Amino acid sequence: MSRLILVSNRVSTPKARGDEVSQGGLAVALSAALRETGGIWFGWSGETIETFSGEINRQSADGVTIATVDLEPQDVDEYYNGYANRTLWPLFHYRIDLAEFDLQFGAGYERVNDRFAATVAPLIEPDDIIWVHDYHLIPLGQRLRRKGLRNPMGFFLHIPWPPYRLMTALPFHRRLVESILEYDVIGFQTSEWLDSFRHYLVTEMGLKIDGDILVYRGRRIKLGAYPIGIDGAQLDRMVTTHNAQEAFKTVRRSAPNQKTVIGVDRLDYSKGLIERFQGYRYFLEHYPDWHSKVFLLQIAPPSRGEVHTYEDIRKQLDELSGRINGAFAHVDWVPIRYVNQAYPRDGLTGFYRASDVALVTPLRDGMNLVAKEFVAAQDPEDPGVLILSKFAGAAEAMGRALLVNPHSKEQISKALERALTMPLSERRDRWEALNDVVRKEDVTAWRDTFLADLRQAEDKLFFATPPTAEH
Ligand SMILES: O=P(O)(O)OC[C@H]1O[C@H](O[C@H]2O[C@H](CO)[C@@H](O)[C@H](O)[C@H]2O)[C@H](O)[C@@H](O)[C@@H]1O
Ligand SMILES: O=c1ccn([C@@H]2O[C@H](COP(=O)(O)OP(=O)(O)O)[C@@H](O)[C@H]2O)c(=O)[nH]1
Repeated sequence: MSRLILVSNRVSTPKARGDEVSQGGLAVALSAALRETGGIWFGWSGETIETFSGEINRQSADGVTIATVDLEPQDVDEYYNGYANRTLWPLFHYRIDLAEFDLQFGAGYERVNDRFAATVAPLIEPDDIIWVHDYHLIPLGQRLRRKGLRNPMGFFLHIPWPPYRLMTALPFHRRLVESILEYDVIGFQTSEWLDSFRHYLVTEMGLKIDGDILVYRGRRIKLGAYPIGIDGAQLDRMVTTHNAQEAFKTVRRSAPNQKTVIGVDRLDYSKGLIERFQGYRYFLEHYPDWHSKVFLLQIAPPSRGEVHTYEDIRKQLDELSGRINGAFAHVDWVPIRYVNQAYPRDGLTGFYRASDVALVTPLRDGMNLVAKEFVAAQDPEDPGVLILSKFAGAAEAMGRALLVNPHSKEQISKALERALTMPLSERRDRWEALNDVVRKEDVTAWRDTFLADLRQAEDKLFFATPPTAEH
């Protein structure tokens, strides 16, 4: 089978390989795919260098090479902090009010994509298949094609694709979309994001799509929804670890007569933390009987701290959590435990299992793996209840959660009351349905379905003129 070449902004380091705590399910699944065929995972080292050299840091084991490059500080500012996280991230999460349109960011984004292409191209052999990940690297396929690479190339977007009219607010949007059309398979998390993409192609570019195949400039491109999931077996192992059990006991011992509502999110405005706290405050105001009987454990590790909108949200949350605690706390009860610290994944599973309710209320989210991890970590005999935003990609298949509009404090508050008083039989019934989805639509299914489609491109099935018998 042909080798796999993975390209993403962040890569999983060999140090972490086999180390379940530091590797997410995504990294484990992708590393496993790489080990099956041999291959390379290429990306940014996370380090900077004064002048870009293209020198590759390589670590190889089990037929897999992890190859990274250092970027210049200006690259990181313009590509990662700039175009990726100040332009595309807010726009693709429907926050045009936060999106910054700066030509320098666009230039830096294209420069880094050129640098990635120039560095990785010499490592690629003609029989390899290439899988590029996420919004940082949309034009990479096009840059590789310009270097003469004819390999099958797939692209998967981990975040939402915005509605057509929002997309057209991006200066030079067509240039970006035309670059994505150099891939043979283009994948999204949900049918909603896929529909938005198709709408753009049809309305803005006048293209015709036949089922899930777009014919563009003589090439057939497969468009699909591939919902990402978790590694259920890995999670089952983690929940039995010492760390998980300690984390479980810590939560339960710290408040023996209180119910626990948990939130776990990168500190990101897309996660709806302000609205969540406001919903929780509304709940405390309207259901005073719950005072002293429940607390919200919000884990929110800081993220992308060099981007000012992230600093702003952090300040707002510090203030809001302080105000809510100031207004409602007693000597022996604090309604919100707000923790700006990242926890290892095994410990998190213990927190999930110790919790009665999860509040997963992003304003927009490509998928949201925390929702799936919470479900998988529950005790089947006494499962907790998932409250889930209808605007998370995860909601498309997790309709048995309590679905809420995260902008509505009334809905969050009502859902909290319903979850906290839900009879065991209903909790079990809902959990079983959700757990079935989480176990079935797992990370292996996601990876294998995408790669099967990419390998079909390899077999030339996606080309407009298929090879004839004589070929
Ligand atoms: O690399 P960072 O800038 O620190 O950000 C972390 C990752 O955030 C985003 O995650 C997305 O992918 C998840 C898995 O598919 C999905 O569940 C979630 O909804 C998305 O927000 C980002 O897309 C990744 O590239 C980042 O590494
Ligand atoms: O303190 C933390 C908080 C989160 N996570 C992990 O980070 C991932 C977050 O993924 P999700 O899809 O929910 O959102 P993203 O941050 O990728 O937008 C999940 O696997 C969490 O278990 C973690 O390991 N430690």
